[in-house]
Amino acid sequence: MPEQVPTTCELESPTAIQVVDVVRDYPRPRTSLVRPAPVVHALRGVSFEVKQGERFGIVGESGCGKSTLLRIIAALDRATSGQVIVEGTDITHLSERRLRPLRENLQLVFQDPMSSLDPRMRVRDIIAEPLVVQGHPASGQRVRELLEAVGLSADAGDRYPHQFSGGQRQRISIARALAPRPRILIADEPVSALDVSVRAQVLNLISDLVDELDLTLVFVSHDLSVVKHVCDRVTVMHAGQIVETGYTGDVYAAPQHPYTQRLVSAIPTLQRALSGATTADLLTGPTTDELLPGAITADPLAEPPARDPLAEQPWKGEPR
Ligand SMILES: Nc1ncnc2c1ncn2[C@@H]1O[C@H](COP(=O)(O)OP(=O)(O)OP(=O)(O)O)[C@@H](O)[C@H]1O
Repeated sequence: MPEQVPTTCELESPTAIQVVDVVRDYPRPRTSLVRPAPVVHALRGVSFEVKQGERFGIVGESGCGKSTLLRIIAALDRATSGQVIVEGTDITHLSERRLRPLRENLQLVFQDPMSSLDPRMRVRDIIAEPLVVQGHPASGQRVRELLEAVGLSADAGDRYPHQFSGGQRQRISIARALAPRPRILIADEPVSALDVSVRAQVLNLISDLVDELDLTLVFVSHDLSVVKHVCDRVTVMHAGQIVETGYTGDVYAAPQHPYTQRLVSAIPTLQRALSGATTADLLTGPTTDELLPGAITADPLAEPPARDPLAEQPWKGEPR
């Protein structure tokens, strides 16, 4: 295992997010009068800590529980059992009224900017919305600052979301998330729905803003090569459980769990396919799933399924 020197963040920073043995079961509709209603075990006892100022990645295939976990951390959903502590406050059982002031400190960027931006609102009102909701003044100056921070011109504020490209719409989502000056930014597959040509730009923007604004970042992706570009540490999820957590470089170079080994072993194949590709090329090129459909299967030890040409669509994720 490569040697890893502890970062300043690890040695000195207080904990930003602590997730303790979180379970989330979703009941399914009853299918029989005699048998109990079936249950989806979306999270099966997940625990980890994120330090303040850290960039923490959560990686795993579709359906492993990443979005459920993020929703519980952001208090948009409740755990069946377990505890979530954000900046020292146990949010697990807080009422909506007591959660409201805490929500400013933790903002989310979602996968699909088109479905997360109200098409009837002008961009300046979209960006100001979190401030207005929290009862803060939303000055034109603040909106212009935010547009500039995400690389958009001031007149973008007068337009509507449909007048922008996918990458620009994700910049608007990021500006909106930053409006209340959060300390924690949660990004749920923020580049998966974007054209391959703009993924690296949006990732670099997130990375630069996290540095400049001294944010804690929780970054979710199904693609380990994307997480490697952005995060200091990564946790790997499979079927509602964490199978491995470590420094991203270590997990990438020497994965311990068979499932992580499968994730990583898919990446050199991708690099071979893109022969001579740079990191930037990898980020702007097809994802692992696009190149190797079915390579990351639900069972970490199972063989990849046979190729089905009809099912081989580029992975774009489902808007929620
Ligand atoms: N509201 C719900 N009701 C019932 N089952 C749900 C609900 N939300 C999620 N699930 C189930 O929980 C499991 C985990 O889903 P989740 O969306 O958290 O996974 P994910 O890793 O984020 O996947 P994706 O990347 O596709 O969003 C899946 O089996 C999903 O079908």
